[in-house]
Amino acid sequence: MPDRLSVDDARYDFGAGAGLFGASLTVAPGEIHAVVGLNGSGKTTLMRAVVEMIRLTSGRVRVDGVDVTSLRARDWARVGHVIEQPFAYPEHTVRANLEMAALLHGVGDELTATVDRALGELGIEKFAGVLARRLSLGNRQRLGIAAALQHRPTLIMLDEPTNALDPAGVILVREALLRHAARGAGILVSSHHLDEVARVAHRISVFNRGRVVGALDPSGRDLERTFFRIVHADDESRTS
Ligand SMILES: Nc1ncnc2c1ncn2[C@@H]1O[C@H](COP(=O)(O)OP(=O)(O)OP(=O)(O)O)[C@@H](O)[C@H]1O
Repeated sequence: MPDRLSVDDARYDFGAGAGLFGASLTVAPGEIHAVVGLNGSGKTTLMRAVVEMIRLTSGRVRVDGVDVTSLRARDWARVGHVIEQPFAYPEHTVRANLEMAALLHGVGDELTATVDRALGELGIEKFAGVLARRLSLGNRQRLGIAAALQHRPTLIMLDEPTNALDPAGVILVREALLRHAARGAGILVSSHHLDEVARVAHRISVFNRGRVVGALDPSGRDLERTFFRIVHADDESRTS
């Protein structure tokens, strides 16, 4: 079976040293692969490139073995993502937002059951009838994640999914990721919370200056120290 995601030597130059400079990584079926890195290291840019929000200057991105430049509209239903801000129509209710997202992702049958399941998975049942613009930051994040997961995509990409979440939300997201990985989805997740990603990730890659420069062992000790050692070694190798 091909990797759910494979990125080979991705390059995109924003100028002033920002962008992607030879980023490569894979996400296997059933794998949770976390990417950690300093602010501005390029984690979000990598995810934006995967969904073609930016078109790479060079390099290759494949989803389930298919080059993203040749994915058809319906193939994108295999992907679920929250990149940067979770998207929601502010003047629609939580339920209506989930219904629209489900329809856009090709959920035809069992729309109500799908949305009910998503509301439960992220613990936002009681907000089903609330306008999205009235949600707290954390509940908006829960809505975005619910919308990204509900159609059971084979590739899931979540950019700092637990940033605004309370401890209960962090646990719900952790359990959801484990459940979706167990059914065979590949999951790419970025985070700044080393201890949190170590609880769920099978692999942790360290991103620096637009590419993967090392790995952390999720069961290892003192992740923070190892993280900084890898980042500083990469910085030094590029300035020397
Ligand atoms: N549209 C843009 N134009 C110019 N530079 C950009 C643009 N988008 C991102 N950048 C720059 O690219 C670099 C990587 O940004 P990116 O958002 O991918 O980092 P990140 O690792 O996700 O950071 P954070 O942890 O803060 O979310 C940053 O220096 C950022 O300022």
